[in-house]
Amino acid sequence: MRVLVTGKTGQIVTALLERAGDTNILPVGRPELDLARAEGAGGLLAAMEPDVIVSAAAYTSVDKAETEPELAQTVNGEAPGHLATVAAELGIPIIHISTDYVFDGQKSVPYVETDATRPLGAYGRSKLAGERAVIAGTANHVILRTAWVYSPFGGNFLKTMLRLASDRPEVRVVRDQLGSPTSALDIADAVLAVGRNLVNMPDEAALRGTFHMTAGGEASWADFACAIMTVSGDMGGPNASITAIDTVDYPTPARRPANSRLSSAKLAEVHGVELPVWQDSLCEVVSRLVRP
Ligand SMILES: NC(=O)C1=CN([C@@H]2O[C@H](COP(=O)(O)OP(=O)(O)OC[C@H]3O[C@@H](n4cnc5c(N)ncnc54)[C@H](OP(=O)(O)O)[C@@H]3O)[C@@H](O)[C@H]2O)C=CC1
Ligand SMILES: Cc1cn([C@H]2C[C@H](O)[C@@H](COP(=O)(O)OP(=O)(O)O[C@H]3O[C@@H](C)C(=O)[C@@H](O)[C@H]3O)O2)c(=O)[nH]c1=O
Repeated sequence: MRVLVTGKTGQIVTALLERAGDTNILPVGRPELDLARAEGAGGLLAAMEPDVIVSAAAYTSVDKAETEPELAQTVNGEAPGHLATVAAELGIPIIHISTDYVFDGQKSVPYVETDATRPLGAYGRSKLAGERAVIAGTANHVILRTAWVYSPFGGNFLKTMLRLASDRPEVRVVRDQLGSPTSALDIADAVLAVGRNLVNMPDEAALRGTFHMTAGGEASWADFACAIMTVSGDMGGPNASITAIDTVDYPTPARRPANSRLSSAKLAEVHGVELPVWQDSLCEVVSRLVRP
């Protein structure tokens, strides 16, 4: 299977390269493919002869998007539509990665795929526009909404916590936003499994559509930070004290959902894909960072 993935340096593309096995991962990103100028990318993508496209690259700076909403909208809202159109022309499926930030977080239980969306910020709005563009571009799509991605690669909350803990005794972290920290390595395994299903069952309509895809279990950002410190401390790495605070005491340019929990039951039922409980994947990532 030849999997064309957008982006070259992102967490998910790097994890896909690591977990590929006998799958051929074909990363394409800047400078050859700039998603701010994705119209006309059809020839480049077609020449790579993919069996499936994974749309993973995105403008992921949640706070910065508040001051660059047009760029976020072009990259996250419009480019996925161009990719979907190319996939349709090539007669292949597209897997598009989206986010929990399409929801407003007001629900008191985990979100399911049919729940109404209402993004709180520019990043979430741009990602929702991208979902809609993919749906408009081809019926042969899977949208995978994930959340709170961490890995040994790129930038993420886990790496920020280890960095902060290495030069201060205390880190203050919000306790009133809930979600499921999800390892990019587990996401890579799941994306490859979904890709195989789509390629092997081209006429199976039930495999297409929108699915939630997060780790099992739930946590607040403060819980996640505490777990990172415990695992890191046990390995001789940084181990700051975590002080749980309220979101009002940690002002940020973008508002974030209080409830980011997603139910991944549909993915398990339809694709037979289930990600591990988040605590089970944490050790591997922390160990790679504190004992490189
Ligand atoms: N990180 C998270 O917590 C979550 C992420 N997601 C979604 O998952 C997907 C992957 O995220 P993740 O791996 O964390 O992303 P990263 O932030 O690690 O990497 C983003 C990637 O997108 C590329 N990119 C950004 N702008 C452009 C552009 N204009 N043209 C081409 N490439 C570009 C970057 O390339 P370059 O190196 O050139 O900058 C980089 O490879 C995204 O769609 C994101 O919205 C969903 C939920 C949670
Ligand atoms: C660094 C830091 C953050 N926080 C808070 C701020 C915020 O509410 C929460 C998470 O912070 P971050 O800014 O690291 O995470 P953020 O960029 O909001 O992460 C999001 O990224 C995008 C791409 C997604 O799609 C989401 O699923 C989600 O993972 O933790 C603290 O309370 N203390 C701290 O020291």
